[in-house]
Amino acid sequence: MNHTLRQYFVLLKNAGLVKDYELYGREELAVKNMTYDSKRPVEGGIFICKGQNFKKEYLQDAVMRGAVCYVSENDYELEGQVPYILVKDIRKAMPILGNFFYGEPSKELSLIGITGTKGKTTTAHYIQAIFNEYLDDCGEKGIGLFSSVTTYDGVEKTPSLMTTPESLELQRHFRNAADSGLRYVAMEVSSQALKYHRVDNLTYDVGVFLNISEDHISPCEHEDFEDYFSSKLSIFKQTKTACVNTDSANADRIVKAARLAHETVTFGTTGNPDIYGYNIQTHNGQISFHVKCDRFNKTFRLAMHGLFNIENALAAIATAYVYKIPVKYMVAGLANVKVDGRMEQYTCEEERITAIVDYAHNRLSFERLFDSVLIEYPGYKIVSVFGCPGGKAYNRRRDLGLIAGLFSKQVYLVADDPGTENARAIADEIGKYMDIVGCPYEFVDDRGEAIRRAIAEADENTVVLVLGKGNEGHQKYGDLTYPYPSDSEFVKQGIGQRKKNVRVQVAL
Ligand SMILES: CC(=O)N[C@H]1[C@@H](OP(=O)(O)OP(=O)(O)OC[C@H]2O[C@@H](n3ccc(=O)[nH]c3=O)[C@H](O)[C@@H]2O)O[C@H](CO)[C@@H](O)[C@@H]1O[C@H](C)C(=O)N[C@@H](C)C(=O)N[C@H](CCC(=O)O)C(=O)O
Ligand SMILES: Nc1ncnc2c1ncn2[C@@H]1O[C@H](COP(=O)(O)OP(=O)(O)OP(=O)(O)O)[C@@H](O)[C@H]1O
Repeated sequence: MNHTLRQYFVLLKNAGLVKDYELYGREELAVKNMTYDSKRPVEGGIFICKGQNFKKEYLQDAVMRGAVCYVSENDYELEGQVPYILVKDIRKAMPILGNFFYGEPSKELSLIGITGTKGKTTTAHYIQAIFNEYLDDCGEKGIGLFSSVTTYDGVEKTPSLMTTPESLELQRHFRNAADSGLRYVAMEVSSQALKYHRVDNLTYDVGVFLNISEDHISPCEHEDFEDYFSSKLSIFKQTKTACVNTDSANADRIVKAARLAHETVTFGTTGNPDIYGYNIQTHNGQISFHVKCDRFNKTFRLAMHGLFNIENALAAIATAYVYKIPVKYMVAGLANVKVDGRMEQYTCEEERITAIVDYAHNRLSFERLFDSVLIEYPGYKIVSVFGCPGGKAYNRRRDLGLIAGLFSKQVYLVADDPGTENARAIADEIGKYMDIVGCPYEFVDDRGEAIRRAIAEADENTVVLVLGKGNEGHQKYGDLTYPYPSDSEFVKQGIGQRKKNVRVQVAL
């Protein structure tokens, strides 16, 4: 059923958001569309004006193509009588409008929200794997998944553009999910999503807090660590059961904030958490560990490398525990699931060279990754390929330079979405920190060439770490994003070539 303009107006008024309006007597007009993008269908609909780069011409275009009203913080003083509602905060208005337009779809779903500095995507996929094992056995449709890699809502399965979609997109996906018979959705909740009201008014049956470490501090993200941390903690205001990692830095503060939720389930490998992971082992390249709680004491194996993934697995187990999913489905799900671009491993056994494609690109993930590689590949040298993005998270240049420089025998610095900055200048800045720890490095303009060279020039017993972009198939230069082969493709070529050379040598 289409709601009327009056109903949308009353909704915003009751939320205390309206500062001015003029509906020109069209209160009873039925609203058939809603969008903030003039390139999308807008006929008979409300057009939402928002964003730093918004231009009046987008609104004019939308009106020309049939928008019946606009909601905005600014009066654009259009010619003719175009109804408008002016609001105090457009970002707060958007989730209210979207939720109403799509018929409050999240009420028909059980939502699992995952936040933290690192591990959100992996945990979301782990939860999906466990739920799907279980739901499949129950003859039910699987779980929806909104991760940075994939968005699956029961109707669409698409590569994701953002960690957490804009509120209108979210509501559309929830509607698809509910209408297609999904009952559960696991979704990543970024600090920006919380800060910029993308997830306002949603209730998470489970809210997972993985970890916290400094990141995303820049003029276009968070002003300081406190802003970043507090934004993440605010997930508990909209959570029924909090799942909290007690191994995280600042765990005391996270556990205290989790009191905002109705109940808390803790997980970790130290102290006395509800979901306790212990006896961690790596044998023949496979990670295993035990989990003890009041319902079971069981051995788990992971299909993925990286000891930090145990943290993500415990988060997924804690979530499944809340939903009372039998442990056999947890074991089966985690034993099979891999996540694109995370700890992808390619090996030339003959020369004991392993290349790993991984999405590590901030301090926490670099620390945990190098730590894990030293344990999982004892006696191996490390060669690294990475860069830092332009225009944001500037501290990464120092942090990644120092960490990679300390543990690597050689580093190839490359472009990683330099945007409006110069990739070589970013590399020079990273290099300053590698000088401090005495690591040789070289800037290679072409990322693919650097990856191929790192593999071709590696000695025996080397792990080549290709970091930062995982399976992303693009690079941002200037204001534009261009298609670019993924690191996995370059690594496959490099390892393939290495294997071919070995075969030729053997044949000779
Ligand atoms: C603060 C914030 O939420 N920013 C997001 C927001 O930007 P914005 O509202 O300023 O919009 P804008 O890009 O300036 O565009 C202006 C408006 O004009 C409209 N437009 C544009 C062109 C046109 O022809 N017609 C038209 O109507 C656009 O639809 C848009 O509504 O809306 C844009 C899309 O609607 C997002 O791309 C953008 O994310 C920014 C770029 C971004 O990258 N944010 C990052 C920092 C982010 O949110 N990342 C987190 C992950 C962090 C993590 O890894 O933990 C995330 O959740 O993805
Ligand atoms: N629990 C963890 N703690 C620290 N590092 C982790 C953890 N899990 C994964 N990582 C590292 O972080 C990288 C990204 O993992 P993942 O995509 O799951 O995290 P994310 O929180 O979704 O990241 P982003 O916010 O950048 O999208 C991995 O490739 C790995 O190097």
